[in-house]
Amino acid sequence: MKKSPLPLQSNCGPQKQVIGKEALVKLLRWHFGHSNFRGKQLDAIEAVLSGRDCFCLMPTGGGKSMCYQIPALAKPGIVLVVSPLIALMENQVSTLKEKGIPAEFLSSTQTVQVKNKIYEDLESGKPAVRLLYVTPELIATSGFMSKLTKIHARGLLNLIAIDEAHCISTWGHDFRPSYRKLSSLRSHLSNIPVLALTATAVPKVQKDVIESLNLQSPLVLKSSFNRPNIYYEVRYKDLLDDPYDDVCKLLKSCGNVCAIIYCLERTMCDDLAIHLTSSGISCAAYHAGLNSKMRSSVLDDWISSKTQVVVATVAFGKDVRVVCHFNIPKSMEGFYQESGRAGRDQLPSRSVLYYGMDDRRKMEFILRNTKRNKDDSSSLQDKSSKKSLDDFNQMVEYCEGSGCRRKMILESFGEMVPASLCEKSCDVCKHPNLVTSYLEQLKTATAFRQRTGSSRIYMTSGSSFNAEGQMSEFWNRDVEASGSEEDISESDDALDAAKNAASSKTSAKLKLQDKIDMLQRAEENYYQNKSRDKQVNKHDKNAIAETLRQAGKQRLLNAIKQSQQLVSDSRIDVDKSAVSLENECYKKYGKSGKSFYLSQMASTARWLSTAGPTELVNKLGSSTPENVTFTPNCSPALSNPLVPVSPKASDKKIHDNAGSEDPIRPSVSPLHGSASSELPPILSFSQFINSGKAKGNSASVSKRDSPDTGKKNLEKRMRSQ
Ligand SMILES: Nc1ncnc2c1ncn2[C@@H]1O[C@H](COP(=O)(O)OP(=O)(O)OP(=O)(O)O)[C@@H](O)[C@H]1O
Ligand SMILES: [Mg+2]
Repeated sequence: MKKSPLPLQSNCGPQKQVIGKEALVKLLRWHFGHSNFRGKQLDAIEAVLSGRDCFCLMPTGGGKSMCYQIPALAKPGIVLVVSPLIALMENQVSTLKEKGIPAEFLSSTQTVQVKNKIYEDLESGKPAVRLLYVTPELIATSGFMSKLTKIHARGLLNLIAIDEAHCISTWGHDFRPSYRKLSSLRSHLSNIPVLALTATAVPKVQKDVIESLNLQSPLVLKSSFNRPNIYYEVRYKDLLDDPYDDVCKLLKSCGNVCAIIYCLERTMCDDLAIHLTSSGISCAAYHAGLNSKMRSSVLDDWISSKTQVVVATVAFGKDVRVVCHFNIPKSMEGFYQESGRAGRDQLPSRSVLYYGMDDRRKMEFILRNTKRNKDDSSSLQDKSSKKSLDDFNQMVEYCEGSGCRRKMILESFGEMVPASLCEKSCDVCKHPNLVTSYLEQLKTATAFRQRTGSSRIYMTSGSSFNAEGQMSEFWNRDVEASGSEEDISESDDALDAAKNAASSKTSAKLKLQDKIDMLQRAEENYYQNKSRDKQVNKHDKNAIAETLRQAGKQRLLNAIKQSQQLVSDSRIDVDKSAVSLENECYKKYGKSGKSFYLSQMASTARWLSTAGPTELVNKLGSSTPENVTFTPNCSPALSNPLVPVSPKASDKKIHDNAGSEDPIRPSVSPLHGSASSELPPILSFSQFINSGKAKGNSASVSKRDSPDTGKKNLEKRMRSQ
């Protein structure tokens, strides 16, 4: 039912008004169907309606949005909401529209026509819109600021709400430099109350936010951070036969519920999504490496419950029952925020964190090398790195400690509570003996690994860096989208961290060389261990199951369909192309093991999502003449003459074997000119480093660093597997 707003007062603007509690409750019931305000909601609403600035600290799912949505309905005019994520804005706006509340958002994802319509309404003198959601990046533009100033001059701006305000603070876990520029709002739009909202309870964040936004004697409201409806649990990857399989079982055991799985990196997201799909779970990956169309389609499918599970590196807005962290988060704040996506409707929900020693070491490595700000002095860098490590240690304690998980979370936010508060709603309180036994086993396993020196932490990494300070994913270095505007609103923390680590000016050149050497050694060890393991272990865990291949085909099919929509070219036979592309991946890397195969699949899917129409038709078009070649520009990696291409000799061997074994290989491939239309090449770490060096100094490519050497290394590896 479309409900009209219930304007209680006809005047608007910064005038102070007294709107009674009863009238506000009436608005809450009428528009949202909630019987009463929760926690500190009413205090916040009354404060801003009276013209006072307010800093509101409420847990995730506490109902912060209501603190600016009710004021938007209480008087005519506009409430401006600054929000960091396009997906969250879209989600909130569509929910409000469903309730008949006029709300809009402005972002790079909209068409010019849609944007113009919103601007027309804003300039009409009597705007219909009540809530306008924008990104901090838009506020920073002079064009938008002058529009806002006009609206303000007409007395139509009632309130500025800064959602997820911790993004302003360098102490907040989601720091976004553009949020800093919001201080200009105060100077340009005087007398408009500002409401800052966050679920981050670090005292430094609060101080930083209040100072940065120049809040004037704000009312500071704080609520308890306890989320009684969330059951907290840690699972130990090192004690599980197959963590992927365990996630599948967990999701299946929870029934057909919505879930988010957070991963550290995009490659991990893609790989896990393939595994889950192959196990029959409807699932999609969501990360900043996908183009905006693909992301909206994932979001749409999820909102309409076509997809049950989303595997993401970034925040994803929707109420869910289960939140898994497949890699340990870097801080308790981040973990609390993300796990808090579960049960925002107050119904029983679960948070499951998969803790692995490799992940721990990898994150420690990243944090030790993270650069906070390129202008910071080295002592600041050291402090920042120490702070990150301290924050991370809290997470490690959460996983390795034998105390109540809930108590640990709350105490990390300075809330002292008795363990009895948990009421057996964490694994430690519910199964204390079991958790103790797991922790003992974990200690034994860790000690064993330390003794035998087995570690593959660098190889499980999806990220690496080169001598120039460029950063990319391990296997897919050239297929990442460059910083488009949509990406501004999303960050891939781990990748950023590693990027920062790589570009740190403070780390001496020698130090960087040491790290690169260390990583190369780690890589060599990995391959040596791998071939040794293979000899010892007859049953090759790395073998690619048919179900995995089917899931891969399905994934490529979806990716081609999406791209085909853009191209709308009937010459592309979607089914044949998917089979053929998968076949090509399998032929190249099927014998090299799962990781290679999955990386190639991920790389191919990404190429599909970023390729232009001509490239797609050249590669996939079934009516394309045989002699049309796949231009090197199709895959940026191919266009780089310094990047070694896949070794032909070993390829041939694999191709021949795979070809004869593969019954589903189509007799006529839609991939024309296959000799020239190769898939994005997979680079080994050394090759990647070498190509970076070569790029920076093509004149002095050393013998050791030459692409030829990399090629030989890859061949050697292929043979050893
Ligand atoms: N007074 C209320 N009574 C009942 N439910 C409420 C009330 N206020 C808000 N809610 C519901 O609580 C849920 C969470 O609200 P909201 O999204 O505003 O939380 P939040 O504090 O902004 O969380 P986050 O930190 O995740 O953004 C929503 O489903 C909302 O409808
Ligand atoms: Mg919110």
